[in-house]
Amino acid sequence: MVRLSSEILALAVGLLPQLVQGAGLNTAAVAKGLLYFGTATDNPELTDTAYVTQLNNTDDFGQITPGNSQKWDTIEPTQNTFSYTKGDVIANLAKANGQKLRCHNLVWHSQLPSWVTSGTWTNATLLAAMKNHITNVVTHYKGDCYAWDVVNEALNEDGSYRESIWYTTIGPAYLPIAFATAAAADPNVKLYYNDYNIEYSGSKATGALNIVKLIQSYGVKINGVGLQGHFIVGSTPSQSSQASTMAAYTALGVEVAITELDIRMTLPSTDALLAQQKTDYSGTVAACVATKNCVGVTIWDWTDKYSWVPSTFSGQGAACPWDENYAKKPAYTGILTALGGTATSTTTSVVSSTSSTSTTTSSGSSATGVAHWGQCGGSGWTGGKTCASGYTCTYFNDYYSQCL
Ligand SMILES: O[C@@H]1[C@@H](O)[C@H](O[C@@H]2CO[C@@H](O[C@@H]3CO[C@@H](O[C@@H]4CO[C@@H](O)[C@H](O)[C@H]4O)[C@H](O)[C@H]3O)[C@H](O)[C@H]2O)OC[C@H]1O
Repeated sequence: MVRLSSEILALAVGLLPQLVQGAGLNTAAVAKGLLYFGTATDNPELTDTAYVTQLNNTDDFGQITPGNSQKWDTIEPTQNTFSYTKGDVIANLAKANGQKLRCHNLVWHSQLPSWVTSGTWTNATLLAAMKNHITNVVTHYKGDCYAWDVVNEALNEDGSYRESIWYTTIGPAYLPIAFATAAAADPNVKLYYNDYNIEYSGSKATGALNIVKLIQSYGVKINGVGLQGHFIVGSTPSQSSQASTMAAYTALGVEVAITELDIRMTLPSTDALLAQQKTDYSGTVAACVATKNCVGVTIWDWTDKYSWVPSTFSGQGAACPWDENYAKKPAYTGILTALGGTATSTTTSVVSSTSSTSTTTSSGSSATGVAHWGQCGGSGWTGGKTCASGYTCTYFNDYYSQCL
C-alpha cells in the first residue's frame, strides 16, 4: 500500500513537468508530424539571461536560425578572410540544446560587404568569388545545418529577376551554380530557395516555381522553398491560399518551410489587433500543418523586444508571439491550437511599445490575474504577475513558472 502510494507520488511528481513541457510549440509541432517549430535569434540578445533561458526551451523551440551571423558581411568582410565566431556561437548553442539549425544565407543582394558591392567584376571573377564563399562557409558548417538558404530573395514583385550584382554580372545561371556549389560542399544538407511574398499565388510565386524548375533543369539539387512569412495583421494571406501555394511547390518534388514568420501591426497594439494577429498566426501555421512536406515553422525571433520590425518598418511592431516583457500573447495560443496543442485558458494582453500587462481569465470566471499561461515569478523573471484566485505560482526553474 505504502509502495503503491509512493509510486503514484513519484509518477505525479514526474508527470507534472512533463505535462507542462508537453504544452509547448515544438512539442506540439513534432506530435503533429512537423520536424520542428523554431525561432531566429541573434548574437547581441544572447547576453540577456532570461531571453536565453526561453531560447533554450526545446519544448517551444526545436530549431534555431541565426538572424545575421551567417550573412556574407559577417562571415567574409574582406575577400577570402572568413570570420565564423558569431555564427559558431549560435551553431554551438543549437548543438548544445539538440536544436536543428537552419543556416541563413549564402547568396543575397543585401548585407554584402563593400568589396562585393563596389568591386569591379567580370562574370568569371564574380563567379569565382561566389563559389569560394559558398564552398568555405558550407564546408565550415558541414554536418551542423539542417538546411541552407542558398539563394535569398532573387525575385522582384512581378516575378522577374532582381537586378542584383549576381544577376547583372552572372545572369540567371548564378542560381543553379550556387546550388551546385553548396551541394558539392555538403551533400547531406537541404538546399533551399528563400523569399517573401511567395506565400500566395501571383507573379512572384510563379517566379519562385520557375526558379525551382530552372535549378532542376540543370540537374542540380534543390530540396526546398522557404516561405519567409513577413506578414501584416489583417492582410495575412488566408490559410487556404497559403496551403494551395505550398502544394504548388511540393508538387515539384521539393519540401517547403515557413522560415521567417512574423506578423506586424501599426502601433500601438490593441486587443482587437492582437486578436486578429492570433487568427493570422493560427491560419499560417495551420497551412503548414495541412501541407504534406511542409517540414517546419520558424518565427523571426520570439519576442517583440528583439524583433527587427520596428527598426525596419517605421511605426510598426508587436510582430512576435511573445511581448517585450516575455509574456505570451494571444498569438501564442493561436499557433499552439493550429499545432493541435491545447490552451487551458484564454489570454488577452495589452501591449504598448514600452510596457506590457497580461490578464488571463479562466473560462466562466471573472478572476483577474494570471491563470495557466502567465509567467508568475522566478528569480530570473522580472515581469512577475499575480496569480488569479484559485491558482498557485509554481516554479519549474529559476525563470520558468506558471500559475497552476
Ligand atoms: O537584424 C535584421 C535581420 O533580422 C534581418 O533579417 C532579414 C529579415 O527578412 C528577410 O529580408 C526582408 C524580408 O522582408 C522584406 O520586406 C518585405 C517587403 O514586402 C512586404 O510586402 C513584406 O511584408 C516585407 O517583409 C525586406 O525588404 C527584406 O530585407 C531576410 O531574409 C532576413 O535575413 O536583416 C536585417 C537585419 O538588420
